[in-house]
Amino acid sequence: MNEIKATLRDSKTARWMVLILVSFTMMCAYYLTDAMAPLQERLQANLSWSASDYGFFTSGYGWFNVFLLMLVFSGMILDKMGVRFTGILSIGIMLIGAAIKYWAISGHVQGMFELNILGWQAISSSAKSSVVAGFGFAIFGVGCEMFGIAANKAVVRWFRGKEMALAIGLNTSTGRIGTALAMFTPIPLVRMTGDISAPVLLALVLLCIGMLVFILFTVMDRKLDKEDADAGVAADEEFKFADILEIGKNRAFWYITTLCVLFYSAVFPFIKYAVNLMVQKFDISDSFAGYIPALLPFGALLLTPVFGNLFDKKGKGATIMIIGSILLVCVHLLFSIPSLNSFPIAIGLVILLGIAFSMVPAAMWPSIAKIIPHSKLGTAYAMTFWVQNWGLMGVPLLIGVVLDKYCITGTITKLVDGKEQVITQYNYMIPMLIFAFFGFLAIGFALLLKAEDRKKGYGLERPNIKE
Ligand SMILES: N[C@@H](Cc1c[nH]cn1)C(=O)NCC(=O)O
Repeated sequence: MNEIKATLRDSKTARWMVLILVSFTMMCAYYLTDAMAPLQERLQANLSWSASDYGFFTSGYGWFNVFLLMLVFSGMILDKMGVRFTGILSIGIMLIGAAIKYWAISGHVQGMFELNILGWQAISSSAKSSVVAGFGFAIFGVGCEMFGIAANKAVVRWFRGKEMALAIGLNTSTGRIGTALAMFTPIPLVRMTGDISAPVLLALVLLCIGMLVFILFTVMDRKLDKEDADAGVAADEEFKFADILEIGKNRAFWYITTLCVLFYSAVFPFIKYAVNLMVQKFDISDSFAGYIPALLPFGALLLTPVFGNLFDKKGKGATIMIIGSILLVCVHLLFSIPSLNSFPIAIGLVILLGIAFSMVPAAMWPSIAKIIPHSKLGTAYAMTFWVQNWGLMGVPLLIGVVLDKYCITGTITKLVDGKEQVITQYNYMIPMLIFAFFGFLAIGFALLLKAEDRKKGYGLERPNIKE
């Protein structure tokens, strides 16, 4: 009988060390993603952005991923070059994008931008700084998504057959710490420095530290490669175009991917407007407003590993996704009711949304690893992220335009950071109904996934841990 040699992967300490290193960088990336979300009102007042400009800038995250198919290329690079190369490359790209974004909002870009084609105004007049910041965010988005798929693949590589869903859940949770920090640190930072771009600068410094931490991971991962080679473990197959076709033929994959774009379209774009919603609908003071949406990623950060662990030990992956989607619809419908505008309701709904935001990701990402072979996982995650990016790009823009067109209720003048500013007021009912509609469709796809799993026997309802 062949003796199976233990590798670094079999050491609990090494596995969890790897998770800490990868997750720290993830946290820095997520902080950068949302660091400008609490500044919506200030961006509108200080840089003359409209809600549409803010939506346009926010949608920038997905431009290159979607239209230049950068996510598909990222998946190919990942499956061809491996997690170490792809991880470092992605952090470099994030740094370049974030530096452009910082430059755009730190007063270097002034004036308005219009794109006229043969006398037809193709882009309505927008603040130039929002266009340049959007361009930087588009580059950042390429790196951030590339890092996301590389991190997922790295975690699966180290935790396959062990605590896989728990580890993916913890990795996502650490990302949520970044999102939570991004909800409540930017406003105090702007107040302290008097500079609206200070949070982006801090995020840039954090990401440089993230780069150093990731380099430590590459040292451990290289060692594992060597051990695997010595132990005769076959290296992953290289990327082939046929992989895309093969993954594309898997109906369960499309159900998960469609569920993903619908669910995340009702969460991440919500986060971008949540601080403003708290100020304007729930009348929460600007300095405190960020703490409420921060409960969402904070709750998710605690509960994602709980649901990941539940999935590992008890299964029920598809059922967890159905319940999470139902919860999402209930929350957004309740948010849409104008008379429900008290402080405890805001807190309660955000906590419930945090629970939904733990359930679906905790079951969704490991489920992809259960239906797609490991060698094609990078490409599969990239394809899912690509579809998801249509939502991350389109929905914030849609919400910004809807706010400007249908939801303005007036303006008020108030003191912001010691200056009198004219602040546009919005009624958030229609945006919340739009989010609820996405959630409603997500329930349908979660149900289809459960039926497909029953038919094909992928084991989504069965535990992941092999005893
Ligand atoms: N594709 C990412 C999107 C994202 C948001 N913030 C940073 N990246 C994603 O879905 N990641 C997994 C997750 O559940 O956050």
